[in-house]
Amino acid sequence: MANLHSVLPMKNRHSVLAPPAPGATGARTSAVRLEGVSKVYGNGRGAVTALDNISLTLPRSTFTAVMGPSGSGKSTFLHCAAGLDRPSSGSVWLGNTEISQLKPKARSIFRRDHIGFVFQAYNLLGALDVEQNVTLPLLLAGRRADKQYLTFVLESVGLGSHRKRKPSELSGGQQQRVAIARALVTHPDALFADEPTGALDSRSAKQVLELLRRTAAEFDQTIVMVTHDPVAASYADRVLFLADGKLVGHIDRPTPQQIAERMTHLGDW
Ligand SMILES: Nc1ncnc2c1ncn2[C@@H]1O[C@H](COP(=O)(O)OP(=O)(O)OP(=O)(O)O)[C@@H](O)[C@H]1O
Repeated sequence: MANLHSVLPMKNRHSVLAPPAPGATGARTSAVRLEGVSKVYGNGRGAVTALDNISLTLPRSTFTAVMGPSGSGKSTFLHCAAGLDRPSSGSVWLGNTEISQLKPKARSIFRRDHIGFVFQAYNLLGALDVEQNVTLPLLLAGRRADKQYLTFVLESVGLGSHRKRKPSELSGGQQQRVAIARALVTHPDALFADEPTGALDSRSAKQVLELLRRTAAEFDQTIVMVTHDPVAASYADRVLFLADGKLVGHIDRPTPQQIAERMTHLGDW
């Protein structure tokens, strides 16, 4: 991959390169922080505690996978951490911004400008070509695409020669790489992925996961991925385990076998 800093648009360079401000307490190194986050759906006797007092810090430029049995709170965690939903209590920080305090409109603008999403469904627009799909978030934010950076992103995801193709002319793995390029083009503070390889064959899944891993290190990108798949999770720097809405442990640099073993102890998955 080419040197990121040489092609990053000027306005983004300081966010990657600037040293911490004097007196800063880890603000530049923690991308995502949850403090005592709980989420309760419904009330009274029908209330469900989907997240139960979660506190954690995800450092910048790291790739974290979140696993847990069905119903353990993974999707709820992703939605709260990414500002798609508000916790019932506790706070969620992205860099220096407490996103859990923002009103829905401000939260939606913040998400647009600072957070990237990749889902199992690629959500590409069929009438637009690869380049137009990738630059759509910039267009919606009223920003212009930096040609050099766009080329860098497209080449990094292996689609430099497919810029004018429509999604229907691409494989599933290529379409997911367009979705990743679209998420990266705004150089978000964090990228959240929900089962990004769920619809892919194992070869395409491997390419996408290797891309995510490279992206964390070389794009200075913080990535959080929810998955059911121990092989997918093994690409992450750290795997977090949820059970009954609680954070019950983690493994650093895990093997798929270690992950599967831990999951087996946590219940049905
Ligand atoms: N909108 C909702 N209203 C009520 N309960 C909900 C709602 N969304 C989720 N839940 C409940 O919250 C708990 C956590 O759900 P969540 O979808 O976060 O789990 P998950 O780990 O992502 O599950 P899965 O692996 O099956 O997708 C579950 O008990 C679920 O039934």
